[in-house]
Amino acid sequence: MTLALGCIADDYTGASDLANTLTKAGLRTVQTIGVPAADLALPEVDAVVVSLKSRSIPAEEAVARSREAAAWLNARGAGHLLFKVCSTFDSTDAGNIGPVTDALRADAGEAIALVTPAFPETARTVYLGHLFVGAVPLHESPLKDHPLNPMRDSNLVRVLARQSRAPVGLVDLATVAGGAEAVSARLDALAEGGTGAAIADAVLDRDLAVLGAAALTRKVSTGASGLGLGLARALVAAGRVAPAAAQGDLGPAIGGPAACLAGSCSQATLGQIAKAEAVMPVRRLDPARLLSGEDEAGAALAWAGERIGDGPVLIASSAGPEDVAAVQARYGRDAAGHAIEAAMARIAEGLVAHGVRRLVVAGGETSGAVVDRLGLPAFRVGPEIAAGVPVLRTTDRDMWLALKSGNFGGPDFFADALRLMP
Ligand SMILES: Nc1ncnc2c1ncn2[C@@H]1O[C@H](COP(=O)(O)OP(=O)(O)O)[C@@H](O)[C@H]1O
Ligand SMILES: O=C(O)[C@@H](O)C(=O)COP(=O)(O)O
Repeated sequence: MTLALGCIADDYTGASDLANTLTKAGLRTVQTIGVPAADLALPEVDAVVVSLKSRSIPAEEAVARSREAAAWLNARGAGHLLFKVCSTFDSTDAGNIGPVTDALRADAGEAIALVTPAFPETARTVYLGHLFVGAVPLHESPLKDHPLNPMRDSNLVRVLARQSRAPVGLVDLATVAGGAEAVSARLDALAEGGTGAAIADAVLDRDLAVLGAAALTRKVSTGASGLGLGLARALVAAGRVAPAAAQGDLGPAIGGPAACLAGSCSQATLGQIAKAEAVMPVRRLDPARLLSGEDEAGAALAWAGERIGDGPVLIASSAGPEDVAAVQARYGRDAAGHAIEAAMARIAEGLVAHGVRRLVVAGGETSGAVVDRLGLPAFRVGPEIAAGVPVLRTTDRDMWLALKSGNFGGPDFFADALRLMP
C-alpha cells in the first residue's frame, strides 16, 4: 500500500470529520485509532487518518505521538503529511498546534509549513489571519467558553506564534487569489526570512483548492478538513489519485439497542440534547455528585438498562458555561474533564455490555475516552450525517458509531444519526 496522503488528527471526532471530507472528495480512506499495530489488516486505500488524542495533553507527549504516527505513515510511502487540527484552532499557549507542526516540519526537512483551519462548509473562514466562526470572530464565538481551551484571540498569527519556536507569517487572501504558484512563492519568501509557519487565508472552497495545490509541493501542512479537501482535489487534479465513488455498502444492518452519549458543552450540543428530549429518554449526569465520588455512572447505567429495550436513550454530562465554570472552580479544569470523560467511557462499556451496537458520541475528548475504552482499532467511513460527521463502521466487529465534534450537526443531530445506523 502506498499512501497518497497520510493524516495525523489531534482528536477522534476531528479525524472522522477529515475522513468524511476525503471520502467525499474521492479518496479511499480509513480512520485508525492510534498508530496502527503492524499487523492491522487495512483495505487498499489512498489515505489513512491516524486518530490521536493529543489536543489537550502535554506538548512533548503530543509531539512524540505525532512523530510516531508520521513514521508509520511515511513507512507506507505517504506522499504528504497533513496534521489535522480543529477548525476553531483549539489549543493553548502551551500548544499543541505549534510544537507538533514545528516537529513534523523539521523531521521532514521543510523550512516552512502552511497552516489554515479554514473550513467554509462549516462556516470557518480566515481573513487576514483572523478566524471567523459564522459571522463572528473566534473570540466572540461560543469557543470563548470551551471547557478545556477557551479561544479568546482571533488573530491566528499571534495565537500560533505564542506556541511556536520560529516566527509565524501570513499568506493573505490577495496572494491566494493569485493561485498556487503565488502562494508557494510567498511561502519561500517567508521561509528565507526565517519564518517557520504561515497562516493562510481562505474564505471559499476555491481558495482551499489553491492552498491544497501549494501545500502538496511540500511534505507537511497543518489544517482542518478544508485543507484536507484542497489536498484531495490537488491529488486528483495531479492524477496521483483516481477518484473513487463514495463508499456505499458498509455491510449488513446490525440493529438492536442504540444509545447516545454527550460530554460536549458546546452551544450546538446543548441545543441538540434539548431537542432529543422530545424523542428519547434523556439522563443528565450530576457532575458534582460524580466528582465527589458518587457512582453516577453506575446509576446512569441502571437507568439505561431499564429503558434500552424500548428504544434509544441519551446520557449527557453537558452543561452551560456558568455551570462548567462552577464545577471547574471547585474541582479543577483538567481533573473535572478527565473524571467526566472516564465516567462516559465506563457508561459506554456498560451500554455495549447491555447489547448496544449503535452508539453516537458528542464531544472530541469524550469520543476519545469512549473509543479507547471500547478498544476499537479502525473505522470505515459511511454516509454523512451532517457536515463534518460521517457514520462509521468498525473494521473488527459489527458496530456503528458516530463521533460528533461538539460544534457540528443540526438541531436534530441525535435522531438524524441513528436513522443512518440500521
Ligand atoms: N458539566 C461539565 N462540567 C465541566 N466539564 C465538563 C462537563 N461536561 C463535560 N465536561 C468536559 O468538557 C470537555 C468537553 O470536551 P469535548 O468532549 O472535546 O467536547 P467538544 O467537542 O465540544 O470540544 C470534556 O473534557 C468533558 O469531560
Ligand atoms: O475541525 C473541526 O472543527 C472538527 O473536526 C474538530 O476537530 C472538532 O473538535 P471537537 O469539537 O473537540 O470534537
